[in-house]
Amino acid sequence: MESAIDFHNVSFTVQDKQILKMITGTFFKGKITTLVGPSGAGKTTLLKLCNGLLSPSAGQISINQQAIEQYEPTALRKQVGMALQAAPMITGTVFENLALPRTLQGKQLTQREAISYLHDVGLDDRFLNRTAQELSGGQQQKISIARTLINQSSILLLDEITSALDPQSVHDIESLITRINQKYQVTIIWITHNLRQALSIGHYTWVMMDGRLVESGDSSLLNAPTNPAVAQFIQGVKA
Ligand SMILES: Nc1ncnc2c1ncn2[C@@H]1O[C@H](COP(=O)(O)OP(=O)(O)OP(=O)(O)O)[C@@H](O)[C@H]1O
Repeated sequence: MESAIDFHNVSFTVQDKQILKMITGTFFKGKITTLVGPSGAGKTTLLKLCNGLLSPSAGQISINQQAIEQYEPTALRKQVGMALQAAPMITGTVFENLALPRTLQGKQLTQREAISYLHDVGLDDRFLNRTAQELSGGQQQKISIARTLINQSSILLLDEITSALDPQSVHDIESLITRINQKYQVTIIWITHNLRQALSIGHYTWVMMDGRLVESGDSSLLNAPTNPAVAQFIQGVKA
């Protein structure tokens, strides 16, 4: 299977604290991989290494078989999109929020394009002229995801994007991400604390603990982890 991102012996250290320790592994192209593990395990740090927000202290990362440091930063951000738990909205209309990636590049988004992206995330035309601030958390998250689509990124990084949402919105966002993955063959790396989500949505999973990748493979490993520490963590989450 083709790889979208490869980590080879990647470590990340801040002020003598080793946050990531010798991570080696592959995120496969066109697949959804979830990142799970206790708080502080290094999941967000690993995600930030994937789009160049952070650089490794040691080891190599390649994106689509090219060393990450060879990418021009703006090209890398375009290739690798990111959505966060708090979907950050600028003050203004939904249209202005959707157009942001283009505006930042001195380009424009047409009304027709904006509507097509709205439809992609399951919102109708009427949302275009609403102010972003009057939307629900789930709707803001959909706009935030639509905004990542505008760059036509081949890789999408998601950091706990459903943890602040009501169950219906969680379900909507899960279906949306699955659709995006299938329609555009986008590679998705998704940090989640929700094991049901990891099992139902993820093709693969990486379990991280204390800065290490302790187990990785098909998502079903979460049903039967071989590593005792992982088994204990999963029991704790379920309890
Ligand atoms: N810039 C930094 N300086 C010092 N310590 C940091 C820095 N960034 C992260 N850390 C520490 O590194 C560890 C990993 O943080 P990270 O946010 O990657 O974990 P996480 O697995 O995403 O946690 P959570 O599930 O709570 O979001 C934590 O102990 C955190 O306090």
